[in-house]
Amino acid sequence: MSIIAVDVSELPLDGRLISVLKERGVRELFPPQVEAVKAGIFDGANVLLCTATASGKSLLAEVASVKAALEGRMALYAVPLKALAQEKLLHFSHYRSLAKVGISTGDFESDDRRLYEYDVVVVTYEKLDSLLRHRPSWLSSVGVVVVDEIHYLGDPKRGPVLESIIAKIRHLGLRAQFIGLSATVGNAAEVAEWLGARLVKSSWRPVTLREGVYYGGRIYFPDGTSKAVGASGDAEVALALDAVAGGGQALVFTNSRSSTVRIAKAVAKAVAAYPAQLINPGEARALAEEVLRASSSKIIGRELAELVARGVAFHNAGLELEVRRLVEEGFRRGVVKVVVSTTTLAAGVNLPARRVVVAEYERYDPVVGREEIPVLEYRQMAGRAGRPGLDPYGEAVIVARSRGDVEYLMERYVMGQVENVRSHILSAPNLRSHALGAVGGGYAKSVDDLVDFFSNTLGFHQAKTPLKSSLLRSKVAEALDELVEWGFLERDGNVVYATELGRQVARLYLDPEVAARYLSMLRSMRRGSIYAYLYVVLTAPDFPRVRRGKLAAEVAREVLAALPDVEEDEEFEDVARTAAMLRAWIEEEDEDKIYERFEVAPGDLRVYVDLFEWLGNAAAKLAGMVGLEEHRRSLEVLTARVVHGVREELIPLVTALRGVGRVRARVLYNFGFRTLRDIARASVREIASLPGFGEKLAESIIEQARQLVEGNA
Ligand SMILES: Nc1ncnc2c1ncn2[C@@H]1O[C@H](COP(=O)(O)OP(=O)(O)OP(=O)(O)O)[C@@H](O)[C@H]1O
Repeated sequence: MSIIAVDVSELPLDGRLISVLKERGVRELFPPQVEAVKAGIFDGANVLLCTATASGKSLLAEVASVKAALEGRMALYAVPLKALAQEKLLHFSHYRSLAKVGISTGDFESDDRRLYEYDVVVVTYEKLDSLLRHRPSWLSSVGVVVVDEIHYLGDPKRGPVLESIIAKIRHLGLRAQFIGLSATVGNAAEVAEWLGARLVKSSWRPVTLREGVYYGGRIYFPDGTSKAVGASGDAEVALALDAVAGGGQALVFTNSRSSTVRIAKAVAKAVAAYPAQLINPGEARALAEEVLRASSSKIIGRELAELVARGVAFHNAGLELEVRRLVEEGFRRGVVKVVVSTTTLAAGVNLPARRVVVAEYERYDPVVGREEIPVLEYRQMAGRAGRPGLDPYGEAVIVARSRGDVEYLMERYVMGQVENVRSHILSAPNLRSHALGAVGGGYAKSVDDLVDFFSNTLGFHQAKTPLKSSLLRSKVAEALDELVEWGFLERDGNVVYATELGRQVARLYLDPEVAARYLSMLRSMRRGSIYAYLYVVLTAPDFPRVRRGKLAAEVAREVLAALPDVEEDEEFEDVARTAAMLRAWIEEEDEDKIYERFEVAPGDLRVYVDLFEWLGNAAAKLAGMVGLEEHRRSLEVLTARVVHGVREELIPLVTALRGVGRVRARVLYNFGFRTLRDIARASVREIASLPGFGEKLAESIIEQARQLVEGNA
């Protein structure tokens, strides 16, 4: 056991690491951090940290990762979302002088040999699982694995990925320390027991949090007290204004994108009535201009920029990441006083505010209909209240719609217990998918191995029946039958092995059901057509669907003519409409027109493009593996077109040149600069005079083109 210290200088850490901590203003440990040190977080013990938001969990995990690096071992730091991975990478920049930190979030196909060059690698859960399937040689040097936001164990899709990661690490016998982090796990003790980790649980916060329910101009607190809110108007507007008038900032959560815009507008209007000194107009206008520049939709960009200029912003998944980042940064700098965000983004938004307003506790789910948000989500939002070092206290207020609601919300949310995390890995689709991953990655060679593998999951740990092993065995057998039928596995009694195709499906990180569907559709395809290929790839349930608007008859006709087995059900319409949207994108239709016509937003389009890059390429690979060469080539070209939003002839330009996107590539092409050679021969004046180009860009792309042409010569 190490020396237990509160002063960071006394920690059992390399002096250089202690210096970095001090530079960051960390001199003494917070109480939950002391507990974590006692639990052995710096001595290699497995630890599950379930402590409040901003209580310093991430800091400890970062330090443990860098400590491993200084001792010559690698650290893997897993987060649930790509956007969070970027944010985490920024956090690690504090330790730049001590550890080389990299990021790996996409491209499931690669085994990322180059990652060996890094000391710490920030990954998404899926990427980590995919890396474990590839088993790169550097795995043996991993000394620490951190899983941030570990309550995702209860998520139907991401949870099984996490369980599978743990099962693989156990199977490999990696001598790696495991650190799990979350502010919201109901059954933390159960999860810790399963992980074989010491539990550090605490509700201590660096800034006191007051939680209450708002109704009729007052905030009611659980201790029976209440206070009046100075401002009037709609609840969320009044609460936001009141916080701003008191010199604070507010974060308002609501349940739809359109409400984020509507509320932000109402708040901005109300803020205008307040003295101008609340907002710094110069800074706000500068940020507004940046927002406008970064936004690929001029319409949405203008709408947001107008609000930002008045110190208010909306924030939702419809905005592209770059724009969201600008809003977040503006809020952190205090230029933006109020951000109105969707509840589903709560996990992704790491914005502390003096006051958090939960304006809606119900949301609409296309499958389930109206539903109340779980306590876990409420806590994630409430936890954002109170900026350490800046606010005297934080306040989280949930809005009641009637007097009767006040008591209900007090009990359900303010006093409520966070839900237990429950595993989903033993459901048939998850079991199938992770069984193939285990066999394809060499983690199981027999039915017995698979039973062993799944015995290491939380799902098995939580199954209470005395017959659990035999039950698991029969579930595994069912999953195997299907995988064998699809041609991904072969089974000989107890022995199981992956076919070449099955191994590829596992390596591509494809759901076997999706892979089977891709193969069957491609095999039955009568003639290749753009709509048909788009349709095939888009049948993967990972893609959101475009649900609004009329489906053009020609799209439906073309898909049905090419794919004889497709039925014209509701799903068909949605998938075909999504195909029509992407077709408009690759035919180079104006982005704003696409957003308007299909009721999608820039953030959505980026999601489609990202997913298509993975799934379109995966479909192409599968086609190649079963000898469908023409389909393979067509899918490859189509995927490149979707990734860049261009017709085929522009692919060489957009892929080769930095600073040239779909619009500029089209200009170059139309003005006769059709190849890299054409550009390499052009003069700066010629290119600089084209619409959307300037001298600097012209110089840069001519130079790039020359280097590429010379390189190929
Ligand atoms: N002992 C400390 N002294 C001073 N500042 C600290 C200390 N520990 C952490 N901090 C700072 O407090 C802030 C919150 O810490 P951190 O992000 O580690 O918390 P967290 O519990 O991971 O929060 P979240 O749940 O939001 O991820 C950070 O700015 C961090 O640098």
